[in-house]
Amino acid sequence: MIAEVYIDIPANPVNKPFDYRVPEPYRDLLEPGMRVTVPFGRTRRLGFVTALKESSEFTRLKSIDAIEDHLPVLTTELLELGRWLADTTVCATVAAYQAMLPAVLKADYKKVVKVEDPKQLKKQHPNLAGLFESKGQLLWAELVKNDVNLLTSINHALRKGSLSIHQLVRNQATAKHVAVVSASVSAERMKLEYSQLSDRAKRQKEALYYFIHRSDSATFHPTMQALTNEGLSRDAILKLAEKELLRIDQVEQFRNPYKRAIEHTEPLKLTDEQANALAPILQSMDKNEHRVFLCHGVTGSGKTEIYLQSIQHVLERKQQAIVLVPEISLTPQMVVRFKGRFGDHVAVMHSGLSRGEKYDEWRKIREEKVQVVVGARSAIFAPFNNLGLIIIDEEHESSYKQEDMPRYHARDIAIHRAQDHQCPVVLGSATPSLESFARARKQVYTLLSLKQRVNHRPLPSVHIVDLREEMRQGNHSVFSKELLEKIKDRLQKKEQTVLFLNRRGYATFVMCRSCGTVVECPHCDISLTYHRAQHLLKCHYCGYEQAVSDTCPTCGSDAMRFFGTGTQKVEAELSRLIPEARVIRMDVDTTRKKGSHERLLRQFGEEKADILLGTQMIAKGLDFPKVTLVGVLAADSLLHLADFRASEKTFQLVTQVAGRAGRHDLPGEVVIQSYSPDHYAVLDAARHDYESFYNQEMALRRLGSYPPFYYLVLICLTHPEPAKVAEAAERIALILKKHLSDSSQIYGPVVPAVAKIKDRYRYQCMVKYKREPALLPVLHRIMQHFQEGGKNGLQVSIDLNPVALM
Ligand SMILES: Nc1ncnc2c1ncn2[C@@H]1O[C@H](COP(=O)(O)OP(=O)(O)OP(=O)(O)O)[C@@H](O)[C@H]1O
Ligand SMILES: [Zn+2]
Ligand SMILES: [Zn+2]
Repeated sequence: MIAEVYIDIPANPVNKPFDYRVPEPYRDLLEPGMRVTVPFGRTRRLGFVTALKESSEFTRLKSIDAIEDHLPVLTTELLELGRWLADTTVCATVAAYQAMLPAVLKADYKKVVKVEDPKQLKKQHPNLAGLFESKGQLLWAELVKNDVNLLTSINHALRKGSLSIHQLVRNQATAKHVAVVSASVSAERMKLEYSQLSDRAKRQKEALYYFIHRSDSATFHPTMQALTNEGLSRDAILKLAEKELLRIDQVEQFRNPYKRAIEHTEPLKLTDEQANALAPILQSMDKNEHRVFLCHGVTGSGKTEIYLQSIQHVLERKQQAIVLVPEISLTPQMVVRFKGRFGDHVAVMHSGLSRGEKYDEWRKIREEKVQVVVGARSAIFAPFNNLGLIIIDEEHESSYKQEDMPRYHARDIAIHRAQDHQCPVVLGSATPSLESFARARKQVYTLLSLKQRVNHRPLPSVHIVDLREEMRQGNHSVFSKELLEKIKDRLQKKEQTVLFLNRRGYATFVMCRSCGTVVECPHCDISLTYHRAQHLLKCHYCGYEQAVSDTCPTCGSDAMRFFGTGTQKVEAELSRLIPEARVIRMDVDTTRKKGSHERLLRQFGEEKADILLGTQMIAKGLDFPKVTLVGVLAADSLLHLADFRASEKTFQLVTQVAGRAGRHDLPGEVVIQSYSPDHYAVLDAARHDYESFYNQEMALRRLGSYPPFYYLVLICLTHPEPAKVAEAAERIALILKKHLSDSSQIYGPVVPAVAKIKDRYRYQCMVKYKREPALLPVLHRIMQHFQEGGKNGLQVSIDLNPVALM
């Protein structure tokens, strides 16, 4: 028997399966979708078995070393999905497979250097030999850690054969086990043994007695931990196990990241709008029919309840459901809503879990111990076998697009899988992406509209404040007079305020007031950001940091000053203006520690603070009854990004933030501060008018030939030498022009807004097209021919339907 194996090197030259012989004892065990270790070149690597066959066109095949799984980690469906993904996003098949699995299932490679000929090594490289001492091998990382200059000696020794290099494959997946104790003989037998035990074996008698006097002794199997907690002796239990009166089993245990008890909730009685939206979803399930629904519902219209009740139907049909939620709104509040309704049927997957926890959640899905997964982007690959529904909440969110290989969009994967399973997809949003809404208009998707908040609570009233006017009146604070007054008013009424500051494009930078010099990263073409906590300037692209200095590197004056506003600065200003206000700040700095996100939100929910001040991460999903005021400090900070989606993002963000106010009994109010108060994205968000925004924005997209009228491909090249990257970009543009049809437009090569990142120069080419059958084949060829890899090679990335053009 022969296995086709994809080796886990995501580089293109090996983007094909290799044939391996399957040794006799493995023949009954091996299935496609399992991972194996195989000899590859002079190393051993992990690989995925994608097919089994009787013969190979190649002779002299190597054999598989070991099977790594007892159950395929990739189902037949996922194996096919991976091939499709690799084809349509132009990446290596194995990179697609890796993206589908939790990180622990990827091999952790460690290189070791082995001494092959100690005598020769000692003679030629005594310093090296000294490092090895009596050890036969050292980790590569440890060896070069001592002294990078050793590399030349190591290379020489490798060539002479006195040293050799090996890869260590270590399977990282570890399940957590607990010891469970149970009786292995009848109660009568235990009683007999008890009477025969000498009185000196007091502890053993105690333990035995404990088991004898339980009416359920046949099914009673407490953990060892629980027994010792009761005061029983561990040694005594071990002795009884030796005597085969008790038995101890190691039982696999799932880590439980949500230890808090969650209150069970019952389905709510739906509003008419909700019922009208739910019915066609259920119908489509019952007909086993694939359809895509776009559920466009204003904030607070009760979309989540529709999701919950459609999932309930999935469970009744003994099927499974995937719910995608953007990473930042995967808050404990959100998790509780799903666990509260479906309890242990739910697995949760997000980046806040440890590797072990993620692996456990994944196994619950694979072993069909749960029927629902709620998770961020990659949960779309949940290995369910009988999907009944896929839900994507906040479908407009750009985080559904993965920015590394494979550059997939979760929405595309959802639709592909739902076609396979003949089940519906529900896309939900208060501010759908233009792409999805356009498809709904064309009836490719079915539109479900919820125009009212639940119980006809009004949408909050919105005031726009012109920040230019404030400036003219001499107010240089980040708070307009109006916003400040309203915050004070809420403080008096004991109501709560949410303040939103968009960090991006609004970060703090340092500029010389006398010559205008901005301190930039020496490796990237971008200004450094001031971090107050550590009093350092940092690069947000490469992590470079340097001390803050008062003197200008260009003109030598001491007029270096901070510009812009960060959350810390706003917090400081708040405490100056309203010292009595209790403020909780939520940003990357205050939420870095595990659990801090949850803790801060809980404190705010328990009204331990008056004001919640935060970045993007507070824009979504929050639902607190006492919040009656929302302030957006600078609505247009996104508007001036060099990106065709800038207006759309602004509209979405402002609408979402405003939607946090007045969701319960108290009416809500929103203050939007802006330097461009007349911009349609700001105005339409203030008026809660999605369709007006949609129409305006679509007109502009049509004029600029942007999506959804055209599709885009962005090809980005980087190289340490500007001339090399320019030349390669030129050649790629020529290839595109030669092979693509006249209806496609090719732009570039151009230098993008950020011209250099991590000392690598960047060039871009862009293609706009409507229908282009030649596209994928050409892109695959470009990838194969130009990708050199390595630190000094050319790197090419191809992004179909990019979400950002930076
Ligand atoms: N049928 C119903 N009867 C009573 N209350 C409901 C009903 N449906 C939803 N709610 C409540 O209304 C509030 C808003 O609902 P939900 O959070 O689902 O809205 P949403 O559309 O998802 O909002 P957003 O897009 O702003 O997150 C919640 O507190 C929810 O419990
Ligand atoms: Zn200067
Ligand atoms: Zn940098």
